Amino acid sequence: MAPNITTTKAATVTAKAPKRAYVTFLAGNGDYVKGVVGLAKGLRKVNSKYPLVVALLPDVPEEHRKILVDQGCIIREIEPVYPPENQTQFAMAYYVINYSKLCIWEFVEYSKMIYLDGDIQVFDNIDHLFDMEDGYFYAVMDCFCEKTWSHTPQYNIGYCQQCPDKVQWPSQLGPKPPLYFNAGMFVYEPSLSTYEDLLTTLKVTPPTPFAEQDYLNMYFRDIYRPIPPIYNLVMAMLWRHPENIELDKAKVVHYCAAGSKPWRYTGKEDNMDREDIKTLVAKWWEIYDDESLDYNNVVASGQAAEADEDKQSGLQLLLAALSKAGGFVHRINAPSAA
Ligand SMILES: O=c1ccn([C@@H]2O[C@H](COP(=O)(O)OP(=O)(O)O)[C@@H](O)[C@H]2O)c(=O)[nH]1
Ligand SMILES: OC[C@H]1O[C@H](O[C@@H]2[C@@H](O)[C@H](O)[C@@H](O)[C@H](O)[C@@H]2O)[C@H](O)[C@@H](O)[C@H]1O
Ligand SMILES: [Mn+2]
Repeated sequence: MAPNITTTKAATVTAKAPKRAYVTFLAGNGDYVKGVVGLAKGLRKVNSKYPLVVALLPDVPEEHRKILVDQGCIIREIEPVYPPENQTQFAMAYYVINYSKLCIWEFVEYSKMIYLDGDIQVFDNIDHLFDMEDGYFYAVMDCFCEKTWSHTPQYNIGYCQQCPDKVQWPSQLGPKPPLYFNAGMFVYEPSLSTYEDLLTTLKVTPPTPFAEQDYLNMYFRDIYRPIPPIYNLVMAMLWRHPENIELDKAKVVHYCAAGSKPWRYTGKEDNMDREDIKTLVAKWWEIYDDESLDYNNVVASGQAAEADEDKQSGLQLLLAALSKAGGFVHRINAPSAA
């Protein structure tokens, strides 16, 4: 008896390229949506290959969601995440909503993402950061010199990781604080197990003044790898540690200092009347106001170019066909009568 051989069509499994995207966070019905629109247009201007996902809370109004979709953003509604009840004074009262940022670890349809605050602008292409070695958490080191840090020992003794030799860390305060990153920009790998563990661990972690930024620093402390400040120019560095930065090389600018949000800029707060700040704010508005960067215009011009290309290739085909038939080519080529 012939063996019962069944042949199955070999399934051609094409390994899917790992999906990558930028992601930002939007809450409330206020003006941060302008920041996200600016970010979407800035990423388009630097020809980033990857889309911008917007993780937004339920309180973001339909009108703002439409604006973002019209700018080519992928919107993903997330549920708010709150820290355990506590009397903590956050450095800024609204920081409590920033714990919801933790939901971006749930976006496992992407293998790697770059998180950018809505008050960030990207002025040079940073797609290459996606190619950094997997398994680490990449972000730029923060600065402890602003008044927002006045609750900390490092601020009170004048210690900052940006200039660790200026004021020695006193041994009586215990070990020097580990390197600490600004959570306005980071490169990470979404993971359901990490997402669940982040939320479980949060339940037993008392909140602290810098909310989810402190929490992320504690959680990823062992795999945190600092990247150069050109990838997240924390505004205060301009006047706190100018020796550590080269403004004209900054690829990413973070408008985090009080009074520096471009869409609310008045120039009245401390340090806001600086020429470099005025220039950075103007650069942000240049992109925000540039209609050629609007998604619909970019698509339309792309379609027009494609149509033009089709027309050109159609014309070439026609000319080739006619040249075979002979006789008409010169008339086609002859300049049309004025
Ligand atoms: O009312 C708000 C406050 C904050 N955010 C988002 O949360 C991020 C972190 O807040 P923020 O940038 O104001 O903190 P900072 O970097 O200035 O400390 C913002 O960039 C936004 O993406 C928001 O969407 N709406
Ligand atoms: O919720 C806490 C926030 O903490 C951070 O902002 C701070 C921090 O950078 C301080 O070092 C500065 O002094 C301050 O101005 C700035 O606002 C992040 O930028 C933001 O995304 C978010 O995590
Ligand atoms: Mn920010």
